[in-house]
Order: sequence, then C-alpha cells, then structure tokens
Amino acid sequence: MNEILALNDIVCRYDGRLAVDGLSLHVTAGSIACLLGPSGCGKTTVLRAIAGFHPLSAGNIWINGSAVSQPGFTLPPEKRRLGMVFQDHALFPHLDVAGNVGFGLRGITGARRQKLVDEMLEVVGLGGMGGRYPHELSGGQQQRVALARALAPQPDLILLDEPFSNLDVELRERLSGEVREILRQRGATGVLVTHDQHEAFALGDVVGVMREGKLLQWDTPYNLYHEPADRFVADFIGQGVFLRGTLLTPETIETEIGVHRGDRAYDWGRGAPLELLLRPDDIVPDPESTLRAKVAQKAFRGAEILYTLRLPSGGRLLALFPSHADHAIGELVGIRVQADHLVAFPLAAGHSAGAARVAN
Ligand SMILES: Nc1ncnc2c1ncn2[C@@H]1O[C@H](COP(=O)(O)OP(=O)(O)OP(=O)(O)O)[C@@H](O)[C@H]1O
Repeated sequence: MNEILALNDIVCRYDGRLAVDGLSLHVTAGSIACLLGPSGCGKTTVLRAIAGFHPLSAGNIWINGSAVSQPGFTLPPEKRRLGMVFQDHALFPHLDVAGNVGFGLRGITGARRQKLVDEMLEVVGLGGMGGRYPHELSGGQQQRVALARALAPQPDLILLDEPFSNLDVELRERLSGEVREILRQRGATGVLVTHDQHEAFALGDVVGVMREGKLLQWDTPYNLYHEPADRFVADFIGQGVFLRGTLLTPETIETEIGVHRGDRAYDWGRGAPLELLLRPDDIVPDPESTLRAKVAQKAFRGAEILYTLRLPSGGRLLALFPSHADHAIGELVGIRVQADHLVAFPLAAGHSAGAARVAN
C-alpha cells in the first residue's frame, strides 16, 4: 500500500525537555489517522513536527517518499504540500469566503480558479456563499471554509489539530462525520490530533494513543476498545472497571464475582495477581443468577441505561442494560459476566488487594 507519511523514532524537545520520545508511525494513502491522548502528552508537537514547525532531535519524517525532517534539516512547511486546519479556523478576516478558499491556489487564475473554488465550496456544503465574509458565518461554517481552503490545492496530506474543539457537542459530532465523508470523497490522507476519543473514533481508521511523549498503541478503534495492549489505554479508552483477581490457568481468571474463562491466554503463572477489565457491555442482566449487585447509580441513555452496581465486597461494576430493564436505586439485580475474551493486566508488585476501581 502506498505510504504517505512515515515517522521513524522521532524525538522532539523544548529547550532540552523531552516532549516526543522515540515515536514511530506510518499512514497509508487515503486513510485518516488520529493521535489521541491527555493534555500535554505531545500530540500537537508531533503534528508540528510533521508540518515542519518543529525540528527533530532524532529520527526522521518522510512525506510521500521524501525525507522532510531529520536532525539538522527541516524542510519548511510551505514546501511540504500540506493542508492544515486548526481549532481557531484562522481564516483571513479581510478576504471573503472565495478569497480564503482560493488562497493556496498559487499560479491558478481566472475562470479556472473560480471553478476550483466553487467546486470546493460545493464539497463542503457552502455552495453560493463565496461572497460572504468570515464574520458573517457560524463557527461550523467557518470550520468548513478552513477545510475547503486546506483541501483546495490537493495536498498530499491534511493535518487537523483539534479542529472542532471550539464548537458545541452536537455540531462537533455532525461536522466530524461530514469531514470524514469529505476526506473520503477526495481520497485525502489526514492526521487528526484530539483529546476527544469520540472524535478520534468518528474520524480515524487508525488511532494512536499517546502518553508522556510515547505512542502506546496504534490500532483500529475496535482493537483499542476490545484489545487494549496497555493498562493506560484500557483506562483511557471507553468506560470500564478493573477488578482484582488471580490467574487459575492461562485462560481462566478468578475474581470476587466468579471464575471467568476467555479466549486469550496469559503466561504469568498460576496464582499471578492481576486486574481484569470489565466493560459495561460485559455485564448482562440475568434474573436467574445467584450473583447479585445493588444499583448505586443509573444514567438513562435512551436505548440503554448505564448502571453503577455495588458488589457485596464494596467493589463496583458498570453495566449497560437495555432500557426496558429498569431498576430502582438500591434494588438488587441478578447479573452475569458475558465476555468472550478477557482483558487482564498483571498487578504491579507492591499493589495491595483492594476494592475495584472505576475507570472514567
Ligand atoms: N512552546 C513550548 N515551550 C516549552 N514546552 C512546550 C511548548 N509547547 C509544548 N510544550 C511542552 O511539551 C509537552 C507536549 O506538549 P503538546 O502541546 O505537544 O501536548 P498536547 O498533547 O498537544 O497537549 P494539549 O492537548 O494540551 O494541546 C508538554 O509538556 C508541554 O508543556
């Protein structure tokens, strides 16, 4: 497959302080990659390095087969054939929409330029609005102009830095779906940076979770959720609870709520202390079950209700039941664990056994 972007073991520093620590990733043509992580983990710095705004202390970056960054060499941003969309839109206030969209179309003039601009405005759903000025547009429309401007010169790669974070939740969700469609239609390759996992999942074919300058997992949204490779990723992505347990056989784990068998084998040895990840959808209602837990909290989600359940030990579980399984706070409900594969992490030495922890 055609690789548009390659980062090989890149290291970035600010005044000697490490911000990106030996990160590698590869993006194929026509795909959208997301970097996701908590504030300060280094994702914007990675994007700035890809754009050519930040030099590398080690490693190298390739765009479309050319080395663009390595220690001592940083190809300037304007020579990288990139499109960029940032959260503050950064539209030129003195140019109308057509002027903004056509800004990067150097050397293209007259009727051809007009046609390209009109086409791009149609693509982003702003046909006929070329004569308006940025201050006459809503936040979502401004962001669409920024996207049209970035896409118009047909860049090899488009970089999006938290592009929707200034918009309200509903618009953000709608626009991220639309942007995904627009990028797909154009066959564009994109890298998006966000701290919002819903945005990353809505847009990304592949998502990288970062922490403290390192890439912990580079995978599909499905695998990040169902097969987290790392305890931090399991905690950061989605909701869930970690229950302390022990390994009985490579595939069997015992916790306070029973013995669970999965299709994954762990080689930590019999009796190894561990934490088992239980997602809300791993816990299903079962009136016949002898395992009972008390409803501590409930959050109505329309088709489903998210319950926080308290176990006899004081530990907690999260459970997502269909909305018709309506239970009152304080009620005891029968539950069963229904998980094909068990995601567990060895308990670090020094941890004493204790109550379950609620992630997110
Ligand atoms: N201009 C700068 N000078 C010095 N340190 C910086 C600078 N910019 C970022 N840093 C530091 O580098 C690290 C990574 O920052 P970066 O902005 O890449 O993180 P981020 O994951 O994008 O965070 P956020 O989501 O808050 O934007 C942080 O520790 C930050 O404090």
